[in-house]
Amino acid sequence: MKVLVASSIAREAIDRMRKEGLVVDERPGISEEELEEIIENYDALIVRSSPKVTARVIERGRRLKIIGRAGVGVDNIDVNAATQKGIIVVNAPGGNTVSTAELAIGLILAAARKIPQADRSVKEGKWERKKFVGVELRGKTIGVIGLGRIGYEVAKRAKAFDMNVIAYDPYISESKAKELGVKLVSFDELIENADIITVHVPKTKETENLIGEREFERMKDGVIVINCARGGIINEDALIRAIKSGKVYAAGVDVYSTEPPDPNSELLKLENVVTTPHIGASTKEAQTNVGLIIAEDIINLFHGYPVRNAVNLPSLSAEEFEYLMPYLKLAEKMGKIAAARLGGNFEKVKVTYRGKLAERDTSYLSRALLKGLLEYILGPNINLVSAMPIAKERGIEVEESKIEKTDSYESLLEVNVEGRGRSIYLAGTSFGRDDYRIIKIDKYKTDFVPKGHYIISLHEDKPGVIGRVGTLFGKNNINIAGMIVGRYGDKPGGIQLMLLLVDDPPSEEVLEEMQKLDGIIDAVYIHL
Ligand SMILES: NC(=O)C1=CN([C@@H]2O[C@H](COP(=O)(O)OP(=O)(O)OC[C@H]3O[C@@H](n4cnc5c(N)ncnc54)[C@H](O)[C@@H]3O)[C@@H](O)[C@H]2O)C=CC1
Ligand SMILES: O=C(O)C(=O)COP(=O)(O)O
Repeated sequence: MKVLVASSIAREAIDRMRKEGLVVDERPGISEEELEEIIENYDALIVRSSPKVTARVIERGRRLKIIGRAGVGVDNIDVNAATQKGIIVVNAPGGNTVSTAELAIGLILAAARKIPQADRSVKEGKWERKKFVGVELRGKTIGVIGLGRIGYEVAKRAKAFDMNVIAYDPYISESKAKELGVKLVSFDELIENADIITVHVPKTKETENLIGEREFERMKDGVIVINCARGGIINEDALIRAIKSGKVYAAGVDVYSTEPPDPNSELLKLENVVTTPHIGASTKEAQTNVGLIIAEDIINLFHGYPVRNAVNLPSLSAEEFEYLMPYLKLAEKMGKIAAARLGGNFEKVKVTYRGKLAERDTSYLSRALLKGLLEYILGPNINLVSAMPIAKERGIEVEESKIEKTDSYESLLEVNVEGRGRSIYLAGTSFGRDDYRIIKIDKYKTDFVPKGHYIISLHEDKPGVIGRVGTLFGKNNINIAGMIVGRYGDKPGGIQLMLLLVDDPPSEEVLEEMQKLDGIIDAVYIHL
């Protein structure tokens, strides 16, 4: 797997990937044009807030499987274009939270006490004590817009400064705010009542120009405004006007509509604007964190494991990831078995999650199942991102249900796949990370770990059939490592299911010979 690192990321992250056997090329500072030129050679791309990963880059990335954002905001990546192509986009939530919150607090203090301006003045040999009279934070109301990871940490620190904290975030629970003693208010209430306003929302269509002319007009006189989130969330022209009119006492700005900003921009010339060059995440700690988080997910994908922090897939907590991991493998393998047994004909997929599994986010498992099914007909380029849209495109009906009650297992995954008048039922469970088992195929009890070369066949329950199979494989020098024969009920006769675990895959000729043996009804080979 070849990884292109197109921004400067922590050395530890590069070393970690190389140690796992990944080929890592470092090209920090690469232009968008150069990126378009060379992306076709890579399976993975890592960026920070630049360069832009456009639809064109994605289109040209013929081998691209994953884009890693060593940070949080993914507004420089065309996530929709990536999803359409089945490319996973991962980021590093949490890795730079504290660093960015600390910078926001730093900018608040710098703006309130004019620290950078005072520094400049002293260094110029002046002693202007009257000029640098500021305002205290104690007792002031701070309005946090976006009480997510960074907003929460800013709120916590603001409390330590004896500030009254109000917040606006329509997607956060009342209890999360309460645990900090933060009052959730409406957007207008926040705008009208805060002495300091700080934004910590992602840049989306909804948040672009969230604070413009109208909002500045309604703010308290002498308000301090901080933007450590993204340029354009606070409209820059409106901010310049509000500063010039005296409405805004001071502003702290780390991010800009275009980066780097035009050196002639009026914003940079205003005395009471404290500026930094998008350094919210620029600490040793944050960079190590985000670099390693991204490296881990690239490595996960390399080893065929699901990723932790996909932006275009549901996110999972570490605990949930651990619990679901064996079921992900199980679901994918069940898909493979079903597709092989049905000869690639499937139109309807029914999944039932029973027991503890029913309480989990199972959307990953349904995707894994579809991945296994679709791979049989479309080859290995299906992944957890593309599986669902491709299934929809092909008119495959997917039905999911959850039943919390189970009889004998903590969790049970049941799958029913139908196509061209045939169907197959599979049930499986897990007893640990690598101990996942298929316990039933159709009406037959099985209990096996689906790993290795398997031949799954149906045969007549009569003497000699199994012996003939053994002779055939022996004659062809294929060692049978394990065998499960499932009888339905306890009476002899009828049709039996046979699972053969072999050390080497059988050739087509051997498989055909097996299919023709007296008593054998059908036989398919599957590498699981
Ligand atoms: N200056 C810098 O170097 C850095 C900037 N950032 C920026 O900060 C943003 C926030 O980062 P995190 O706190 O880690 O993300 P997060 O996802 O934990 O928090 C974002 C919060 O915004 C809320 N939100 C979304 N839309 C909203 C709306 N229309 N109105 C109000 N609230 C809304 C969400 O509910 C969520 O609670 C990132 O998206 C990124 O753009 C992040 C890290 C470093
Ligand atoms: O993580 C984020 O969203 C950031 O804005 C940090 O950007 P950077 O990785 O420092 O270019």
